[in-house]
This record gives sequence, C-alpha cells and structure tokens, in this order.
Amino acid sequence: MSVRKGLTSLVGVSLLLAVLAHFNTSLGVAPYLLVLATSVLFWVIQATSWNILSGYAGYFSFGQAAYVGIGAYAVAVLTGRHGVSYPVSIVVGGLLGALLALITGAIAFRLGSLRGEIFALLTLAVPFILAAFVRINRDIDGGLGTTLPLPAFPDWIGDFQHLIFLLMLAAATLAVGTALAVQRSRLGRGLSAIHDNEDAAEVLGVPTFRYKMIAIVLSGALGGLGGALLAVRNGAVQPELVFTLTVPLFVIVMAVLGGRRHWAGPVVGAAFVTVLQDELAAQKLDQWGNIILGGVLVVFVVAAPDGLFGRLRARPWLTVGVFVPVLAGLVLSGQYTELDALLYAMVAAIVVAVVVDRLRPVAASHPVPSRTTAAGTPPAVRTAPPPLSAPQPDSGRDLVAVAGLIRDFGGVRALDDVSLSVGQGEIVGLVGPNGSGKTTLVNLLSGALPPSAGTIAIDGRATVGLAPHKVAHTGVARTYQIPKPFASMTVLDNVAMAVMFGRTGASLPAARRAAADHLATVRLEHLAGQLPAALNLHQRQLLEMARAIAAEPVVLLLDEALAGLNPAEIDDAVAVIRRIHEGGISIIIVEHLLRVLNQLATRIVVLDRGVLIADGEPATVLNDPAVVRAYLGRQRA
Ligand SMILES: Nc1ncnc2c1ncn2[C@@H]1O[C@H](COP(=O)(O)OP(=O)(O)OP(=O)(O)O)[C@@H](O)[C@H]1O
Repeated sequence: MSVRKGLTSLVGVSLLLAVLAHFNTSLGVAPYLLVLATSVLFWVIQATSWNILSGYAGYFSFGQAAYVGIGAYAVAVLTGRHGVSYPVSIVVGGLLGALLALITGAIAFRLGSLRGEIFALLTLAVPFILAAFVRINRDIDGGLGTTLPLPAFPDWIGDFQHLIFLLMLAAATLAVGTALAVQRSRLGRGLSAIHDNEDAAEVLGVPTFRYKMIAIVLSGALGGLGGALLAVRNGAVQPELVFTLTVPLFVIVMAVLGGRRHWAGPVVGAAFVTVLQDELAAQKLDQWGNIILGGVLVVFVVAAPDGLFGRLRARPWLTVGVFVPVLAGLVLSGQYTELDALLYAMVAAIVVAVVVDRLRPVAASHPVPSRTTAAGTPPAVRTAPPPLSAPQPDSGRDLVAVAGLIRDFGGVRALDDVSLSVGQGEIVGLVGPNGSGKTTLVNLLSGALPPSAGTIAIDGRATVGLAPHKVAHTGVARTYQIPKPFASMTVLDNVAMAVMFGRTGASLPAARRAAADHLATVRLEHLAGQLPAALNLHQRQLLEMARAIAAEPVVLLLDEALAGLNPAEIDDAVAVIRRIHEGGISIIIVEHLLRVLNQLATRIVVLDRGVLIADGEPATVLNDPAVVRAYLGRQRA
C-alpha cells in the first residue's frame, strides 16, 4: 500500500471512530468506554512516538517521560498560571518536546556518538533532571502542582469527555500517520539500516546523524503533544505524575509487545496493554493485578518476540474471524461487560494467531527480483553479465591520492607518513604483517576514521573532514573483514539500500531492479529473497561485494574479503573480483594470501609498522629484501 493510501485509510478510520464516539450514547456504548478509548489513544501517541526513534532505529530511550512532562507543564504553566489559550499552549507543548529532543539528540549523537546502554542512561537522566528542576523552582507550578481551567468548546462536541477524546484522536492520527509515512519513506529505510548496522549504513551513504536527529525530534514533538493533552485531560499537573518512569516502561512494553519494525505494532501493543490493565484494575486484584499483567506480557513477548502485530497480520482473516464472533457472542450473552468482552476477544485472537503461527509458520514472503527463480533455488543458467575487457591501468588519472597520512591511536602510530596513489583500472594489493596499519588505511580512505595528519583525495575531491556517507558519495565503497549485513532485510534489499543511498540515488523499486543486476554480478541472484542469516560466510562476503558495487564507486576497498574461505570459495571470490574490476571499478585489496595477489594485483603496496616500505609490480615487490624481511620472513617462520 502506498503512503497516500495508508494515510487516507488512517484518516478514514479516525473519522469513523469520531462519529461512533459522537453517537456513543445513542449506540448504547457505555460512557466509561469513551474514557478508556481516550487512555488508549494517549498511549498510542506515546508508544508510536517512542517507536519512531527507538523501534525503527534501535536507539532504546527511557526519555519519554521528559517529553510528556515538558508538554504537560507547558500547558499547566501557560494556560493554568498565565491564561494563555489552550490551542497555543498545546502547540507550545509539542514544540518544547521537539526542542528538548533536539538538545538530547545533539548531545547524544554529535558530541558523544552515544549508543546502546549509554544512550539509554542519558535519556533516563533527562526526566529526572527536569522533575528536580520543577521541584526546586517552585515558581514554575506554585510548588504544589497546578490545576487547569475547563476548556471552552463548541456545543456540537457534547461534553468535556467527547472533547478530550477528539483531541487525543486527532493527535494519535497525527502520530500514527507520521510513523506510517516515516516507515515507508527513504528516512524509514535509512533508520532500519541504522538499526541493523549503523557503521555499514553510514559508509553506504546513509546520513545517519541527520536521520537520527529527524527521528528524535519527531519523537519529542509527538510525545510533547501527547503530554500537553494529558494535562488538559487530567486538569492538574504534578512532577511525580508526569515525569514518572511509568511512562517509558509502559511505552517500551507496548511497542515491544506489539512490534517495533512496523507502525501498527505500537498501536496494537498500546490497545492491548491499556485494556488489560483497565480490566485488572476493575477486578480490584490489588498487587495480583500487576503480577497477572506482568505474567501475560512475558508469555506473549516470549511467544512472539518480534511483536504481536506480525502474527496478526500474517493471518488477517483468522484474526478478524476469531475477534468479531467472540466479541459479539460475549456481548450478546449479556453476562459480560463490554470491557470484559473486548479483552477476551483480543486475547482469543492473539492466542489463536500465535498458536497457529507456531504450529504452521507462514513462509517469509520476501520480494524476489524478476530475473531470479524462486528464493533459494539456483537458476539453471547463470545470468551474470558478460565480462567486459579488463580495463587497462591508466597512470594518468589518480582515483585515490593520499599524501603524508598519519594516524595515531593514543601512543600507537598506526600509519606513519603514508603517501600513495591508485590510478584508474588498477588492482592494488595492500599487504603487511598483523598490526601494520592496513585496516586503519581502509578506515581512513572510507572516512570511518579521520587522519591525525595528511590529505586524502578520491577522484580529485578532498575527503578529510567529510562524514563517511559524504566520502561514499565521492566514489569510494568498502567491504568489512567480518561482514556487516542488514540482518532484517533480504539479500536483495541489502543491495538495494546501497543503490538508494549511493551516488546516484534511486527510489526503492528502481533500487531493487538495479540490485538484482548487482546480485547477478556476484552470482547471488538465487538468494535474493533470503535473509542474511541463511547465507554462509562466502555468500556473506559476496553480499558485501554486491552491496559495495551497488553504490557505484570508482574505487572499491576489499578488507580481507577472502579470510576464512576454502580454496574453492577463494577461486570463486577471485573470479567475482575480476568481474567487478572488468566492470570498470578500481580495487584496493587487503589480503594475506600472496597466491591470490599474484593472480589479481597489478601492483602491490607493503606496510610495516605503519610505514609504506614498498610499492610496485608484484614480482619486484615480493622479491624486495626489505619486504621479505618484514613480512614474508615472518610468515614463513
Ligand atoms: N580503534 C583503534 N584503537 C586503538 N588502536 C588501534 C585501533 N585500530 C587499530 N589500532 C592499532 O593500530 C595498529 C594497526 O592496526 P590495523 O588493524 O590497522 O592493522 P592491520 O594491518 O589491519 O592488522 P591485521 O592484519 O591484523 O588486520 C595496531 O597496533 C592496532 O592495535
């Protein structure tokens, strides 16, 4: 479904809900269900807001309470204490959430490049600091929290409960619509790549910093907006009620339970957890209620670790076919409240979907390009493009020009005054003993690390100081010694990502078509629909190469792409490297196997303890006494 169709359907559903809510009394719907629905919508906003950064990009945040709190306090202070109109203070609440997220993101992503648990801890600190700030500065809320006046609203809305329902519904529609649009956009694909492997995403051309900043700001704005509406709903604000840890804990549970990689996951999770919690509260089970809540969540998370939504979506008719009859049956029996019936119908649909999925898993339906046969089946006739005549080295044009390169790590000088150039059509073998600086040089050339001194130019453009994704756009691509595929994407989409974010850029459908050709070049087309986990090491290395050439580089850096392969696989990989070279790409290959370099390289460069000690024809270099002493001697020993 296109983004436009998705948004249209979403708005349609929201309008239907608005109409149903408006006529709830005439339809015989109990008023408390409107209150419950308003709660569900609040949590939909929060879980969806959290998911845009934390679910899509994998940056787990505990900072949701900060957005809720700042949004709520904006309304409490502006409207409650200074008489500013509600519409203005609600908008300010959203903007302050965005501003707070911007500051948090700038600190976490720019200054520290914080990831994982350190990022989570940073975000955990923010609501604590804000809550303490409010308590210390008693002028903000008068010291005891602030109450809010009842908002004025047109008569046709009905009562306050209908007003707040409509406001929450509008904000939830905005939040879910944003999450839907992000997920299906270029931004969403980039966030997904960041989730799977941020370093690989950046060197393929994804502007990771910018994308994370956009995601966190959207998250903050929506969280702040929801917090502002919470203040309107509650009519009062206190630090311990809005800056509470309950908010992030609930949104995490909701998003994880529902599923983090799809916009609908947090919606499903928020609806289920809120209804379950309300039912348990209604049963007055006291602490047992929490134990049951926790137990049910554990069971479902273990049964469907990638989220309930995926299971429900795999069999939509089964889900609806269980939910609707159970709900109708229980309501019509007259023995259950609507809340009981709703909860039991939800549980029944989920249990059936999960159990059926465990008994008969649906085969993963990954897109397969038109030129391949079914996923996993090697084509009878291989369709690799015919080899071109090998490009001849052209010493007149430097694709890589490195001068005076130095890189220090603390006290270790990994590269010491290295100067090197690579011309068009060359395959340069980069050799040297362990720790001689080969990978460091690859990291510097690809922009993954900045040099301590010296200059680098790729295809005539200076790259020192550029972000790695900009370096990629100058025409350099790399592979990793240990492959770094995007685990959640098919083999085809791994390669399509490189086309989308590469030098020329493309839409996803066009990128998938181009990716199929690149897979054919490395002869992986029969695995296009598989996930990387299904590939062996050799195939993963080939996938790395396909992804690298999909970025349309002028120079390809292969970092020990043959490590760990058996002799037959090495021969196969050598043939692929030749084919890539014949396609017009110059290559720098880091390799310990001299027999391979003898076959492939037009030139060999030797590093020893960070110093370039030889550079020339393979036969000459490999017989150079200094090289034999530094490298070959040690290898033979
Ligand atoms: N990120 C880092 N932090 C600290 N020291 C580093 C870092 N990366 C490399 N080094 C050091 O720089 C030197 C060169 O390492 P590098 O990995 O570039 O060598 P290499 O030739 O690729 O080795 P190998 O063949 O074992 O992969 C080593 O002394 C290494 O310990």
